[in-house]
Amino acid sequence: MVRALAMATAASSLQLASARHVARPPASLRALPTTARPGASASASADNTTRRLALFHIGSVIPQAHLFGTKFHGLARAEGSSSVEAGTAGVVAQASTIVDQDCALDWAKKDRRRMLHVVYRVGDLDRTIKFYTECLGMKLLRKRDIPEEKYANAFLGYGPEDSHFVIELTYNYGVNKYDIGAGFGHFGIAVEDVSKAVELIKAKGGKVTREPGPVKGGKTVIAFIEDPDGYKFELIERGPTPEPLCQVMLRVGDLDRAINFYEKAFGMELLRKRDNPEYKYTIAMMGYGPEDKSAVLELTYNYGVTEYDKGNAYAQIAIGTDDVYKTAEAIRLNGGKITREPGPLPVINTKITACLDPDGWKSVFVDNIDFAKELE
Ligand SMILES: C[C@@H](O)C(=O)SC[C@H](NC(=O)CC[C@H](N)C(=O)O)C(=O)NCC(=O)O
Ligand SMILES: [Zn+2]
Repeated sequence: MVRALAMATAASSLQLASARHVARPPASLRALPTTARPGASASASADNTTRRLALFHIGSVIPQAHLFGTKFHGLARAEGSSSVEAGTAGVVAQASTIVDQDCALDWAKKDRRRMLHVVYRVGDLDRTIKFYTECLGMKLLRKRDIPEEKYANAFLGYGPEDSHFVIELTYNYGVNKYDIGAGFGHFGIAVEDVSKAVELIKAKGGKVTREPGPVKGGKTVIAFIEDPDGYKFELIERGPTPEPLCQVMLRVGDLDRAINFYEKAFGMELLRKRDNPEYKYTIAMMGYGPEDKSAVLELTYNYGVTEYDKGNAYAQIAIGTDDVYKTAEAIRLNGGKITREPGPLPVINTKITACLDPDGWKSVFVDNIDFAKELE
């Protein structure tokens, strides 16, 4: 059944699953209590043995302190709007310090997380936009140019960013070619009829690298195509889904290590694990929602392969969070390497933090409220 997406012209749209009605960001996201930032100034009445705590919103300081195992003695007095001074006898830890992994997992599970977009570099924005809109049925959602930083972005997908996982293309001024490397696998797009989708792509001059048919060792009908920069897209035959852009596949050198990291440091769920001994690989689907309704991170382990060249083309997945500071602490506590301390981006001012997983794959966590403001 063909459902032309409202945002794509009927002639060019793939037979994608129907897009759901898109809800606006939950109002609660806009009303979230803000948290003080570590080092936030508080009234200076404490003696030098007392360290001020930049704590959570006063309304929840004790539960939050408990949540993060912040240990302090003596009476904590509320001062100002969002910082608290411990009593002079107080021996306090930085409020943002999560003392143990259970607390970190609590936070990762409690946080409002969603896979927002996947970011990668292309040599020609307009060339890629043309291919994604005409051959893959995506809609151009927004563009932005950041001349101060000499880069431009284009966001494309199958629905608005406040409810869909989308693609963020990055064009760095003057750079028209990148090395995709061997570690990046593919993006997955769910379509209702893979053969018809492939016919459309071929008619538009797209490159098909694997004809439609059941996946080796399985039943799901797939095909592979390549975009103008050489990024692989797996077309996956699936019934109607609210999330046609459904996978980012990355290869890892130790699957259990990767699963453990994404569960503990990211709060993701292991949705499915499948070993394929005939073809000597194992895959694990990780995510924040069911595989047929939300975007997933597909981790692939090829027997005996422990390292991959990552090239310089693929950048990262971006995930929403209610607090980049607490998220960074939780990641650090679970063995992630923070490569960008939490804080606002230049010019855009959206608060982010960035990290590497055990294989060196980068992820960025984006403040939910700042992200919603970007979309206004
Ligand atoms: C579950 C679905 O989304 C897949 O991506 S499985 C597709 C399958 N994957 C692999 O073979 C992974 C191992 C491979 N050596 C690699 O590193 O990519 C696949 O690509 N099958 C090819 C086919 O023709 O069926
Ligand atoms: Zn896949």
